Amino acid sequence: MVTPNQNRPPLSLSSPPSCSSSSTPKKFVGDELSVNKDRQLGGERMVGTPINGRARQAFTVANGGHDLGPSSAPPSNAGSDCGSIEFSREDVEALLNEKAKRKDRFNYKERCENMAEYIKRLKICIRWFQDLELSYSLEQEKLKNSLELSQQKCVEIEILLKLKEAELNSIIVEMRRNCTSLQEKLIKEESEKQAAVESLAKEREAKLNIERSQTSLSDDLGRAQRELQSANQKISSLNEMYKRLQDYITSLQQYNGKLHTELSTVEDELKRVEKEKATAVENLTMLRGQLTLSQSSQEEAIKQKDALSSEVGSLRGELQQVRDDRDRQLSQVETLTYELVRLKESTEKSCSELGTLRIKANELEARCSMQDSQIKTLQEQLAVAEKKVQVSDISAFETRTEFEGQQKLVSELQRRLADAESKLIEGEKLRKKLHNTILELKGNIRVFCRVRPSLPDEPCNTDNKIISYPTSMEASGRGIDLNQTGQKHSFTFDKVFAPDASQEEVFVEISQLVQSALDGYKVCIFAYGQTGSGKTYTMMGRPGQPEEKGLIPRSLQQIFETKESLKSQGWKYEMQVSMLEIYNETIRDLLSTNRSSSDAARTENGTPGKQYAIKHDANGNTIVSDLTVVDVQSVKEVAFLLNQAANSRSVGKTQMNEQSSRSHFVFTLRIYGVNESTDQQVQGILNLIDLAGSERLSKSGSTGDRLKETQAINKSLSSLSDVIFALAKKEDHVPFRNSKLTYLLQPCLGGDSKILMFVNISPDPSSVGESLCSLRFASRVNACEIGTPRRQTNGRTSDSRLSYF
Ligand SMILES: Nc1ncnc2c1ncn2[C@@H]1O[C@H](COP(=O)(O)OP(=O)(O)OP(=O)(O)O)[C@@H](O)[C@H]1O
Repeated sequence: MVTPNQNRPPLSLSSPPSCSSSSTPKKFVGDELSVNKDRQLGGERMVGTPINGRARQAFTVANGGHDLGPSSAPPSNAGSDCGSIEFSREDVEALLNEKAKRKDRFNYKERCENMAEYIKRLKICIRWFQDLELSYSLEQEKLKNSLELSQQKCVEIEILLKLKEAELNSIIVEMRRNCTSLQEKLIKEESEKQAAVESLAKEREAKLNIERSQTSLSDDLGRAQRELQSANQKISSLNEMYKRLQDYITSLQQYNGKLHTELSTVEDELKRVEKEKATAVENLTMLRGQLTLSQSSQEEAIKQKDALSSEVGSLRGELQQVRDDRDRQLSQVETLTYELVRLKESTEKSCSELGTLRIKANELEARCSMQDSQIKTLQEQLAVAEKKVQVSDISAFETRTEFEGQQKLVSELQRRLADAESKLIEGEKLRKKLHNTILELKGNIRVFCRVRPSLPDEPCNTDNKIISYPTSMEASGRGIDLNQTGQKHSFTFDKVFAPDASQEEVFVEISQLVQSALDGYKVCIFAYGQTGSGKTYTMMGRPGQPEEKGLIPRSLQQIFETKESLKSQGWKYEMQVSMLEIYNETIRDLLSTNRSSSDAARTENGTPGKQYAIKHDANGNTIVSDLTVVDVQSVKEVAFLLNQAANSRSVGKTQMNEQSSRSHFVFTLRIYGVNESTDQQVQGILNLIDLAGSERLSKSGSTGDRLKETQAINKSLSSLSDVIFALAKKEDHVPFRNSKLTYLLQPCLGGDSKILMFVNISPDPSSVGESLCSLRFASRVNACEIGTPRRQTNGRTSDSRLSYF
């Protein structure tokens, strides 16, 4: 980036021959640059008017000490330092005229020639400056464009990141919801599957039981069939036996008949024998007579009779035997008959058993067929259950694959989220870098203008509107026009807030600056303006109205929120708060518990109260002796302290000054951060300052103590502007010590801090003069470049209980 200073050609403006060579081209360049910038910003035209220290002082005194506008008085050293390049063309011409009129002892002709030569050179110089001015305006245009581009890019990146984050968050929420429903579905499916598997196992068990009972029934049936077969065999064998016995009985009956016929034959024979015996006896008798004769014959007959008796005995034995045989046969027949009867009975029993067995078999068959049908039903159920299991397996598989897909998607989304988060971090880094680059480009002093709305007790005359806002693309949101008795004064700032701008809208614009205090920068935010213009409203807000909270509570809320969110990145912060006010060049500790008594003593008997000495150490830190510094951990604690300070101020108000605006209020938050994972250390400071009202003496019409107050305020505000302009001009001596305020803020006003000034404006037509002064001052501040903000990354000093600024 090319800065105007780098483009500036070497200035070789020589003095006229008779002039001293003590003039410094450097000063001239600086003054001219200031003039050009003022002209660019639409402020007062100041071409050729030197803005050196002396002239400004003279002007300051004439305008109540703080208005640093152009002086109409000619330079007092014109006669003695006519060769100085601090003179404008008009000055030189006036001088020449004056000199020509006086006709003193000098050779005017020669001097006139020299002057003409000098004027020629000046004309060249003016042309060169015009060129330079053109190139500056072009360069500035370029810078503005690049700035706008960077800002746009920054905003676009932020919007994109926010959109992306929101989109990803919604996708993740959706995916998580899907995931949960899928997991629930999976659990349901798995429980259903479990139930199906259990019912399948039960059915399998039932099938096995049935099969087991079927087998046992089949065994029973086989056994019964075998028993039936054996019974049938027994029946057939019994039938055969019966037949055989029948045959045997028949044969025995035949034998008995035979024996009966034989017996009758034997009986007939016996009869015949008996007859023969009788015949023989007769014969015997005859024979006995024949006895003798016959004895022999008798003996013979006896012999015959014995033979016959023995024959009868054998026949009788034979008969007995036959009879025994017959009896035996008869008993055998009886036994066989009995057996036959028994067999018949057993056959009948077997038949009935067979019937029972057949019934049983039928029953068994029926049961078997029933069980078959049951088995078939069970098999069908089993097939259905198996199908179900298959379906649930498939659906479980599908669910699992879907779940895995979802998990992959979730991990992909998480990866993308992590990417987005890292991009976000990168974007955040880029944003910080761009923000710092923007600040570097703009210079580290930025000026915001805020116009408060008309108050109820103020006249609301729409015809007499003193403030308007340009609508051109370039000046929209940044320009403000002030109408003073028909004359329009145009100003441009980094941002202009119209009366309808809310506290939130204002805070959004400074939130990045507040954030950089946590990043280790020194940040200073001032509210400048006349009494009643809205400085306290801007800084503190309206008490008891949370939506109208001012920049101080909002900044602290953001700082503590960011502190919490940075914990995850390893950052730990310690913070200390101090609050003071500067009244009539005296410091008052607003957090001191015994402050009121000491201050009261001062006001009552006129003796000075506690003196707070300001010191700066070698590290560029400021120490205010005896000032109360409080370690804070939360917004609540700071809110409590702010309340305490407000009470102290109101006590002071009644005791010392009627209006709190007659003192400068300085809130300081010192931030010390350590990142244990990266060993980084940062030390930032946030100063939020509600300056005293900037009325001119003429307007305030003060006398006595009020006059003293106003003079003190003007002195410190004038010192503040002197310091800022001296820093902008990179002067060797910067008058920090000229007031308590500037001396206190020295480290934060130095080149390496970030400064933002709010210029608060009242829309009241009666305040137009004050508004114009404020706008002019702010416009000059806005044109300043006092350095590049630098991050404080050094370690902590040993005494952390001191007050740092
Ligand atoms: N932007 C705004 N919106 C609404 N009311 C406002 C706004 N700015 C200021 N006011 C009101 O204007 C009045 C004066 O404001 P404030 O006290 O903040 O001015 P000031 O410049 O701080 O004055 P002092 O220096 O006396 O404190 C208050 O009643 C305040 O509520």
